[in-house]
Amino acid sequence: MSVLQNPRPLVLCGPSGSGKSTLLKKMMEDFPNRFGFSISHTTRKPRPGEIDNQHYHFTNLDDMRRAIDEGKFIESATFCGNLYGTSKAAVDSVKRQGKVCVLDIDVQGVKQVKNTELNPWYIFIKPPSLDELKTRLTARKTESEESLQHRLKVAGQELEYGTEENFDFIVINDNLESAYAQLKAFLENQVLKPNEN
Ligand SMILES: Nc1ncnc2c1ncn2[C@@H]1O[C@H](COP(=O)(O)OP(=O)(O)OP(=O)(O)O)[C@@H](O)[C@H]1O
Repeated sequence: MSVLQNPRPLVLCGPSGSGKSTLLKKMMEDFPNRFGFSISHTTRKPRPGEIDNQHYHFTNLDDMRRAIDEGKFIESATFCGNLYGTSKAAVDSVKRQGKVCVLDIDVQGVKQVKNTELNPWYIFIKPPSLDELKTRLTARKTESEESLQHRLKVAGQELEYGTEENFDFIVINDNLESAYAQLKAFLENQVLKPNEN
């Protein structure tokens, strides 16, 4: 497949624990150089080893708020008291490399993106059930009990938004291999096809 001119970005959305990172990793391995991540802005301080304009564009609250007001951001959100967001320039920079820019965002982010000119493909990743989501998040051992409960509560609301009306493609991540096969077919037949862009 040839490199695309100005390819449409790809939004991956789904509740925490639905398998976005797992599927993204397989996608990146299968299609090296076809997808790229935009560099986000954040007002949080860099952690040791983090490099400005590489891991994040580090900024301050005043500058970032002003840029958001000026319409320079596609989406932004506050997390633990810090602002995070994706600028239009960051997405354009990935596009200019002929790569499909991947945005791994939550439902709030998707709603914001829908108010922009970005025109991405929208994919929603669904867990087979809320019970299975709980099992996977518990097994991942990355969350405290409080964070787990919060994620499950939000997941219920997000699943209501994960419909065909709001997304171009919905993947039910039951068996990982078959879920990935469905995703891969959609990428090959739609997202990476020159005439679909
Ligand atoms: N089909 C599957 N079957 C069983 N386990 C899975 C499957 N897909 C993913 N997992 C496991 O479920 C857990 C959650 O997956 P992952 O971390 O990819 O979710 P995520 O959507 O990226 O979550 P977050 O939004 O919190 O980053 C991981 O431990 C992963 O290994």
